[in-house]
Amino acid sequence: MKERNPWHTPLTIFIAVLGKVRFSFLCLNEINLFFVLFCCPQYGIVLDAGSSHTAMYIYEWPAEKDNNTGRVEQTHSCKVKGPGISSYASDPKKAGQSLQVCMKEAERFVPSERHEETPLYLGATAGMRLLKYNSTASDQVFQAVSESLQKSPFSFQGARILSGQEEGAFGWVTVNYLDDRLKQGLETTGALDLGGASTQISFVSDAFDGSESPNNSVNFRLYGNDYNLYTHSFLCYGKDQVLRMALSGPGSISDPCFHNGYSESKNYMTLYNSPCVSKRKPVSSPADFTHVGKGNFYQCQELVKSVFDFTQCKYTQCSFNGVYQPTLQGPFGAFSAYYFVMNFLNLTDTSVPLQSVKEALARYCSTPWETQHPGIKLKYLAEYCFSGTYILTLLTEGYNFTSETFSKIRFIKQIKGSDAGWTLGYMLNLTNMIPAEAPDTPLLPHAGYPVWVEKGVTFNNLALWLL
Ligand SMILES: O=c1[nH]cnc2c1ncn2[C@@H]1O[C@H](COP(=O)(O)OP(=O)(O)O)[C@@H](O)[C@H]1O
Ligand SMILES: [Ca+2]
Repeated sequence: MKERNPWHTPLTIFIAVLGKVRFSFLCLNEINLFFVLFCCPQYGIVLDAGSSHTAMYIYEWPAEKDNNTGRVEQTHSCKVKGPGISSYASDPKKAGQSLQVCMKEAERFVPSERHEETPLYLGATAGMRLLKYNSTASDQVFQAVSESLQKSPFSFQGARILSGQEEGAFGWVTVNYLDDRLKQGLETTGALDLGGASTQISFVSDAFDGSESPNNSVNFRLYGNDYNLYTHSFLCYGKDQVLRMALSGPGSISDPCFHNGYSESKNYMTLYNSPCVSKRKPVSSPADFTHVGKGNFYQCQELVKSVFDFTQCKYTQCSFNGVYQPTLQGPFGAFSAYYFVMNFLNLTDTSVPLQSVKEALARYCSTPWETQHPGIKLKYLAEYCFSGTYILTLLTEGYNFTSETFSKIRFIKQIKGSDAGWTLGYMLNLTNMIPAEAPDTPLLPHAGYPVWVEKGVTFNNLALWLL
């Protein structure tokens, strides 16, 4: 009798078929995994419409939201030529046009098949907050930038002003997301952001539960951890507006914050053309004045101190201008103009004692203007003595950093290739990229949605604010 092929018994056929099916499932899973990890990344674009200029950031992440790792990365940035959008109040159309070069660049950096589904956001900060005092002008600027962005092939999600709280909180989220602190529930890093028209301080403090000053409290749950963040934004305390305040004070024509030998004719109208200083305008003043430098750090520090009000505080403790601030806690990341200025002055190394940092700045301020290098953008060059002095004064006198806590500040521009700033945190929130709960397993889609709580109200997505 012919021996039966053992492979042909019904049972073995069944096992063989099952094996094939399992094999193809395995293949499908692997193909899936391959696509998830290597194919077709997704993109998001955020325009940071700051008071001094606008910058565009392109972010990229794997097609499937990977809820277990900080995987959103900045892949490109573009600096818009010209001033911030709030400077176009008298010619709003130009605000829209100014964005076009960077938007064309974005079309090249995001693959065309992804254009349509790529969200595009514009967030404006303190420049537009100040322009909002004149609501018609601010509406016209928003109208013009929105029309311009609607013409792009991306999915434009709207242009709006961020509140100071959002600006501070999203900057904090960015820093801690990029440092991988959130998903691991590690001690968080505070965020210090210095702009041209406002400045933000945000940190978690055990001594703060929000009850003493609810306006400074933002609560959220991220990756299964609850955070109660202290945040405050000081409008008019960005470095460009503080310079105006310092210049409009008494004795400012002969200015200790500018190098000896510096002399420039300036216009009074331009100086007082901001709600931050308009009340300081003298009743009668000449059209122009000569701004003369005398390069003295210690006198400059006194002048800068005069823009802070330390006389009133209705809480247990305050930073300045009667604003509550809990005791500083943990490490801090200081970015934006903090970084530009301290980096230019070679003062980013905070292992150097604070006293030595001050002495180095005092030496810099006393160098004659003529010896300063030509070739660097003149506007910034003249202002570094002032800006450095303002930064040290704000940190020590304003926020109460001591020589000990100063060493816990890191001056940073980028973390792992992405710029520190509010834009990444803003996009992570609007795209639901950070889950409220810790994911059960890696690569499990939609493990949860962020729950942001502000002033005791829980809501499921700050994007709702846009509606
Ligand atoms: O290279 C630089 N050196 C010094 N300051 C810089 C440099 N680049 C940008 N800045 C400053 O950084 C600040 C950025 O502020 P931004 O335009 O974001 O205002 P906002 O955040 O108050 O709306 C401005 O004061 C600008 O002058
Ligand atoms: Ca800014």
